[in-house]
Amino acid sequence: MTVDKNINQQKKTSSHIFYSKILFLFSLIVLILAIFSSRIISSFRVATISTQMMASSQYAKELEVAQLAVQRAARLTKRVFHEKAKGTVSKDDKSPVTIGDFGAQALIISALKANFPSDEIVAEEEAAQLREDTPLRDQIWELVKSTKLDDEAAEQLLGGAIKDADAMLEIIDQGNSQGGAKGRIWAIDPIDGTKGFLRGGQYAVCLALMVDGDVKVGVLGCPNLPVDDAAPLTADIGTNATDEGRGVIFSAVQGQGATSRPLGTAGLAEGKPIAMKPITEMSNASFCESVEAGHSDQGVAGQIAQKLGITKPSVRMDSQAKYGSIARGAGDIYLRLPVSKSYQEKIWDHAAGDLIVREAGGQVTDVNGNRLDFSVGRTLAKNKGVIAAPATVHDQVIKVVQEVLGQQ
Ligand SMILES: Nc1ncnc2c1ncn2[C@@H]1O[C@H](COP(=O)(O)O)[C@@H](OP(=O)(O)O)[C@H]1O
Ligand SMILES: [Mg+2]
Ligand SMILES: [Mg+2]
Ligand SMILES: [Mg+2]
Repeated sequence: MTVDKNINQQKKTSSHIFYSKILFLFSLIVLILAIFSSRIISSFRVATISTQMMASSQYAKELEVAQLAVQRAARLTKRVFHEKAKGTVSKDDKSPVTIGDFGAQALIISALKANFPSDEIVAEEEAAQLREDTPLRDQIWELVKSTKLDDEAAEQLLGGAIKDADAMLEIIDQGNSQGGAKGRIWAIDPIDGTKGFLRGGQYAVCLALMVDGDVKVGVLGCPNLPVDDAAPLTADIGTNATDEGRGVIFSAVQGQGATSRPLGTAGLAEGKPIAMKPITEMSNASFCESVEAGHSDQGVAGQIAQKLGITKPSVRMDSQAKYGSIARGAGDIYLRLPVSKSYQEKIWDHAAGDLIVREAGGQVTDVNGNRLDFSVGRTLAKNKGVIAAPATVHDQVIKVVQEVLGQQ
């Protein structure tokens, strides 16, 4: 009896131990799972936060450097603009280039190389002519070495001064990338609208970053456009041409909208968001085109405008100031109709403006309605002409462009 009792007791104790072990193991598993899941959750949260941070600050440094580089280069071009002698020479294709173009290109490339040394650069100008013309080289060097931003920290961010005149020539030639569909490539037009610059009209200092052929950052410095975004669209800058009330920088980062701010603003002053004006009545719309009849077919543009029902005459304006002007709603439509079958538009003439207009609510395509393709080299070899308009009416404009071109 006592033996049976003992056996029962032992059985009870060992099953108790067995269940306690199971319970212990179970608690251990729950604990381990809890620790793991909290880790997973927290690491997920960290990942989410850092993606959000990255999204809000994506290309922030590129934008800051690009704006400051354009601001500094525009200081140089403004000095030349106000001089009678602009040190103009003719390039191989007979188009003009000035000491302002060369100097601005040197300053911009030097700022980019100081911050993004492994990025490639496609720039309009090259130094070959300056290597054979020492007085011209020295004239540019005088300008370059004496053009600085007032803000010492900003000047340091751009890498400070270039060493000497020979270093300046090397720097100008670093804009010789062939472009393409891979990697980070900057496009520079140190003075877009050189003919306008020489005539006392509009011009623009243009800089854009493309990543894998897609424009991510665009900055346009327009020293002769009114600061006021609400000023009427006019290319007339008056005969006394002072800088009073003039000078604007347009910027855009893909997915982050477009802004404008005064060109003279030191550092990173907050930009004001800009947007294209909605077109309610085509008869009230205004369109802009090149001053130079050799750059865009003004006859065909006139027919298109008439067919669209536009009643106002075009505003003829040099340079990518046209893109900036329609992006801030000063004008509505930009028409660039090919003059010759063989001419290929250059990527530096359009990259910044293309992004700024699209980020302001516009659409930019060629005359066939295809988006501009910046991934095929230094030119827009796959496109013909440019049609930029508010996204809501762009299809309607392209339809008319095709009708008019079809009748040619
Ligand atoms: N036949 C042509 N068709 C279209 N654009 C041309 C052209 N010949 C030159 N261009 C480009 O037109 C740009 C000026 O455009 P716009 O007429 O809108 O002001 C010039 O830029 P640069 O002034 O930088 O050389 C140049 O690259
Ligand atoms: Mg140009
Ligand atoms: Mg140019
Ligand atoms: Mg040129």
